Amino acid sequence: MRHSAIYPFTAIVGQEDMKLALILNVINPSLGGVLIKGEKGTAKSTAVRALADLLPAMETVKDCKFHCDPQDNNQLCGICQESLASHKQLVVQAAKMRVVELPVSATEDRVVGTLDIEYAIKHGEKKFEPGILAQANRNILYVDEINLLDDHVVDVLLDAAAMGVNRVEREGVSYVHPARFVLVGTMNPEEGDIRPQLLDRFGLSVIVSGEHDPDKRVEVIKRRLAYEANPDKFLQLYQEEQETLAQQIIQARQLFPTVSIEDELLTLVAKIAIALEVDGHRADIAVIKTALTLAAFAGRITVTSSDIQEAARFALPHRMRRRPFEEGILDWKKVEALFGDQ
Ligand SMILES: Nc1ncnc2c1ncn2[C@@H]1O[C@H](COP(=O)(O)OP(=O)(O)OP(=O)(O)O)[C@@H](O)[C@H]1O
Repeated sequence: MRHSAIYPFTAIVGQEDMKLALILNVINPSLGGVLIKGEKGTAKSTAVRALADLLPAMETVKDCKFHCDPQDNNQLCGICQESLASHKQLVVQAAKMRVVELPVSATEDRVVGTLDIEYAIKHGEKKFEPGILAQANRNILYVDEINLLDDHVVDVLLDAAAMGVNRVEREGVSYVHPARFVLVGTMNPEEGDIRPQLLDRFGLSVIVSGEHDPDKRVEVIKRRLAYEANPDKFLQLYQEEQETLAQQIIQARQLFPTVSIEDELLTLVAKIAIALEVDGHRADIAVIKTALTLAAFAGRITVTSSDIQEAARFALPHRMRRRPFEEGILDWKKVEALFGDQ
């Protein structure tokens, strides 16, 4: 495993929900990402950046700007489609899934990329300069302070997240490329709210807060000081734990397609969604997908009712029907009563 000077994921003290939500999205990138909300200085950005070291290897089409998946002909960019049509096969290279950062100050052009209209008129062919969404395809797209993102950029993200493609249109010329990514957002709610449409796109949400246990706070200080004093030595201390977790993630990814769930548990999820008055059906689906992923991470091929309970904590709170400007509050008593009926 290659190490860069990034604080190791496994050295983060506590914050188990945040760590688990991130891991689940690596195991199953179709979960819909995670929104991490919490006060300043609670290891939110440290955890997301640290995820990079745990990300699995993948195959991409060689030299493709969008790292197209050679095994998925339906998701190829235009260039890879042409190349496949003329050569009958694509040249493959090994790559690693990455964390791509979208700075909150990024312009719309920087995010979607730019189309050179003059070039297109002069030469009759499109010239596209890829943006952040191109880098993000098949990777993790991380937006720190996502609640402060410009409205135009939010619109672009919503479109890409819904369609799985980035479409750039300038003066009648258009360019489309695949843009499927795991969206990870962090925010401090004290600095403003997030748009409801964007909130709804997140598969999972977690709330983090600072440690209240003095011993754990001391451990946070000690680890940070040790890391800053000698990053290489610190990384070495955690290397084995990092490798074990990375391996566990790979195994869970392999196991995931074989995990099944009984109809009884589907009914339980439907009842929870009705009892909690969630909006629409996205919530039910998100709970089930999360429960399937939790089972895979635990090395099981069947979902249990405790997977459902744990999944509900991640997938429901941000989907509760609420009045404008009101936080969704999950009424656990209603959920527990339904588990009691099981
Ligand atoms: N639970 C923790 N374990 C290890 N280090 C921690 C923990 N919580 C905070 N830290 C340390 O505190 C510092 C602040 O963390 P970080 O920058 O990730 O905060 P944040 O939640 O992203 O907040 P902000 O939005 O202010 O950046 C970092 O040096 C980080 O290593």
